[in-house]
Amino acid sequence: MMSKSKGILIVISGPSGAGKGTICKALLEKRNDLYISVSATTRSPRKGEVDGINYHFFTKDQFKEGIKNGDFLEYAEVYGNYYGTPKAGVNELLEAGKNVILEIDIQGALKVKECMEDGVFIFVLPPSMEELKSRIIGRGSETEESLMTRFKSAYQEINYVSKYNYAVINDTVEAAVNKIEGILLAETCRVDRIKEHILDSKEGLIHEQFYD
Ligand SMILES: Nc1nc2c(ncn2[C@@H]2O[C@H](COP(=O)(O)OP(=O)(O)O)[C@@H](O)[C@H]2O)c(=O)[nH]1
Ligand SMILES: Nc1ncnc2c1ncn2[C@@H]1O[C@H](COP(=O)(O)OP(=O)(O)O)[C@@H](O)[C@H]1O
Repeated sequence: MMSKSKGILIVISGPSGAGKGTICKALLEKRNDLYISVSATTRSPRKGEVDGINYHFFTKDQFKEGIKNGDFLEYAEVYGNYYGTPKAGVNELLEAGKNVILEIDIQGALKVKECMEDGVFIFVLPPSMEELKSRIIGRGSETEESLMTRFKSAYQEINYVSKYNYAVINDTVEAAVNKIEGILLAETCRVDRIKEHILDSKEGLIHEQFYD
């Protein structure tokens, strides 16, 4: 009997404005075998954002209650607001063989790396710092002050790329999505991921090759 492989945990992070959100959205539109974990946050919704789709929008008290109850796989304070990955759902999806994406900041990714070693950690980089700045300005979501904070942090954050398994430069969205799909394809072929699966199904594989 073939055993089912566990799903792959894909952690996508990088500095603000690198294009994580845009890339994840395009990836999810292209593929129906990927699931994104919806984070909780205490920041206010931006124009067009929907509660439960983009984020679960929590008050500070609700978030603190969640921390106290151990509801988060990880959480971090980013630019004065809390962000966290709800535990519920992520493990169940992985156990059911589904691939789960976490789009989270660098502090959160490093925490997840401590407890989920077989995750795939992808760092999204802008093509240049100039381009990063103009993309954040172009998004129009930031005040001058928060733009500068995000931009300065980006210089520090880029040093953490060495803690990740893969770096994806977001030149065009399409190329970045293709690179991530390439990473996923390679990860699904990694022997340490599928060893048990191959061994358990050896009879089946031989049967398929020689008798079918
Ligand atoms: N640690 C952690 N970071 C998160 C989570 N959800 C979102 N973030 C990160 O929080 C940061 C701010 O997100 P957001 O307010 O949407 O702004 P933007 O990414 O700059 O557009 C980004 O780096 C997100 O990746 C989460 O559940 N946990
Ligand atoms: N490859 C790209 N080329 C041009 N603009 C991009 C690209 N990727 C993202 N953007 C734009 O850059 C801005 C920041 O992208 P976003 O996905 O919000 O970044 P993040 O989620 O990393 O903060 C958005 O306005 C988005 O439309």
